[in-house]
Amino acid sequence: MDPPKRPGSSTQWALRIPLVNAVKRLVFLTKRWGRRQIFDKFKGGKDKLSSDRAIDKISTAKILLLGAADSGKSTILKQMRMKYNVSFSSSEIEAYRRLAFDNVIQGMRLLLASLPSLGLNLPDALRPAEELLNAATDLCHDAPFPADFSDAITALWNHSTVQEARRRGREIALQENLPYLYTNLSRFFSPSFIPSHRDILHLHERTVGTTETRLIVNGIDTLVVDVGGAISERRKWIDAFADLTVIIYTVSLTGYSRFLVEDPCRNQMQDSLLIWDSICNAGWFRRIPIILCFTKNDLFEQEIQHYVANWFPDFQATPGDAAARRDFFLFEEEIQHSDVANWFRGFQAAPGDTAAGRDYFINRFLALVKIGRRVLDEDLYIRVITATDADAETMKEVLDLAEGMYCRVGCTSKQGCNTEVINGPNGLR
Ligand SMILES: Nc1nc2c(ncn2[C@@H]2O[C@H](COP(=O)(O)OP(=O)(O)OP(=O)(O)O)[C@@H](O)[C@H]2O)c(=O)[nH]1
Ligand SMILES: [Mg+2]
Repeated sequence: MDPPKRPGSSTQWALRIPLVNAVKRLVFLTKRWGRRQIFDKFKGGKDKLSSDRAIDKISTAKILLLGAADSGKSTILKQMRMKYNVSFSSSEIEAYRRLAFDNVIQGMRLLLASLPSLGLNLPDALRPAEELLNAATDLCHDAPFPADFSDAITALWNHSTVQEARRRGREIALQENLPYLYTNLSRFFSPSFIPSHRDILHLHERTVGTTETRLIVNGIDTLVVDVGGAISERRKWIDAFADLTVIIYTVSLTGYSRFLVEDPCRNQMQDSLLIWDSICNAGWFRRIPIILCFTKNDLFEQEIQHYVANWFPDFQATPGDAAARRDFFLFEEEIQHSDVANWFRGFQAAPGDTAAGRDYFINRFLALVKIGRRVLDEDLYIRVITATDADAETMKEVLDLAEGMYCRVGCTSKQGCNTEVINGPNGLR
């Protein structure tokens, strides 16, 4: 029996298939071109908020801080409070002082607890210091840091075994603020210690649930919502999705070599890419501008130097000595891959090339954006920042950008900014 006849002649079909393929290719190229445009604008410093951006007159705004755990959401919230002169109340400062003690103790406890799994042994001479630490309790209200802990922690921190564990901190999801805390230890243990803004930016407490902070910026009532990034917290995010004006999505640049606290098999950067995939293309956020904010640039740059020395003990240059690093690698012919490439196979650049590393991750995130479906390119902004540096221009830019998204209309002077906190950071006890 003859096969059923298709409508149209066979010549028409022969033409139609290449035509469909050509259209598909065109769509693919257009999307790739769209992503390239966003990247090029960012690299050329041209992705500023356009002055003719049409914004309806609004009286309220809502900024949502989204991202995986430890990616710097709460740190950006603290920066916002500082920018808009929301002073920290005395009870908040006291809570941060006690949090500093907690961070100092918990960090060292984690280091000591991880020694056996890292194949390291603490010398017997340091056992009393370890016992003292294990017996530590929370700091009481207004009580100074107990003086005997200072010597114990200093002795532990300076010991080569503990330093080795610190260098391998990514294997044990070690908090990244320890070098800052322990270099400032003598100041923390002074009886008159009051945490400075810089200290507050470096302190860490996991956000549980959602915190809401209200800012009145140029007459616009602005709600800043900060969510917890841990896996168990993410199911609560949906409550914060209504009526958004801007999303700031944070990604920790150091996450490429680190694992999640809750899941030692899941890479932080991969986890962040997964969340981003669902956020950036979600119908909910179709018309919501997003600032894709890569944090911890300072640590990213330092880390690559440390890794070189970790893996190659004969590399003897001061951290940051890029020329020495380059020369070293020129002679290490067997090294075909860079630090980033150890974790992300698609990365191909010279070892220790931080600029290439940053661009690589930016492009990985951009590759997930479905151009045309989600955004016009003016709805997506990319920034690389050190969130703990209040003076950095890039940090200021992120805050200005977020403000500019909704504050353009009727915004004449910045002096009208006024602020009030509804629910402070949940870290305050
Ligand atoms: N050096 C440095 N530290 C940073 C930077 N951004 C954040 N941190 C530190 O990283 C730690 C975690 O930052 P948070 O802002 O608490 O992270 P988060 O995203 O709110 O984390 P969760 O509340 O658990 O979701 C804190 O100790 C911060 O000081 C950065 O750009 N540079
Ligand atoms: Mg937080």
